[in-house]
Amino acid sequence: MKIVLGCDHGGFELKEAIKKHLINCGYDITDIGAYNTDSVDYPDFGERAARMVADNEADRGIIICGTGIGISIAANKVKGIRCALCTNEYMAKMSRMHNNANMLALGARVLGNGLSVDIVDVWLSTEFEGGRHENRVNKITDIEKLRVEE
Ligand SMILES: O=C[C@H](O)[C@H](O)[C@H](O)COP(=O)(O)O
Repeated sequence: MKIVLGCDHGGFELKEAIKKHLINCGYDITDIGAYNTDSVDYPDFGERAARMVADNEADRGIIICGTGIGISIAANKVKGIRCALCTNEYMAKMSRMHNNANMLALGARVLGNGLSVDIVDVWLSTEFEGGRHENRVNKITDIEKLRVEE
């Protein structure tokens, strides 16, 4: 599975920890930055990672900022993206089973590294359940189709 990682300065250290973990697990990782803790703007990295997922250049995306809020909002503006901001393993599991989330957002100033890695592991290993959830996810896609600018 190919995974794109992105973050702002607030998420840099957690992104590095997650990258190390995922490389050890054998995942194919693309790191689109940020590459240090210099102050940057989270929408730039949320969008860049999201476009890679939307364009099938990555199977999944994991993005991190201070709270996970801003970067997830930015990613969710990209057509085809269902980015879930998760603060625990249950949310991570449900975001896959019920929402077929293709991106995960984490808040580095909210979560410790250990919990974050556990959330990532659950999120990557849980499959979409389909069934009644398929129709609901399709309705999200239908909302996107109403957009005229893309
Ligand atoms: O939702 C936004 C993120 O949490 C950012 O990481 C945060 O706003 C960055 O704040 P600052 O520029 O004060 O480090």
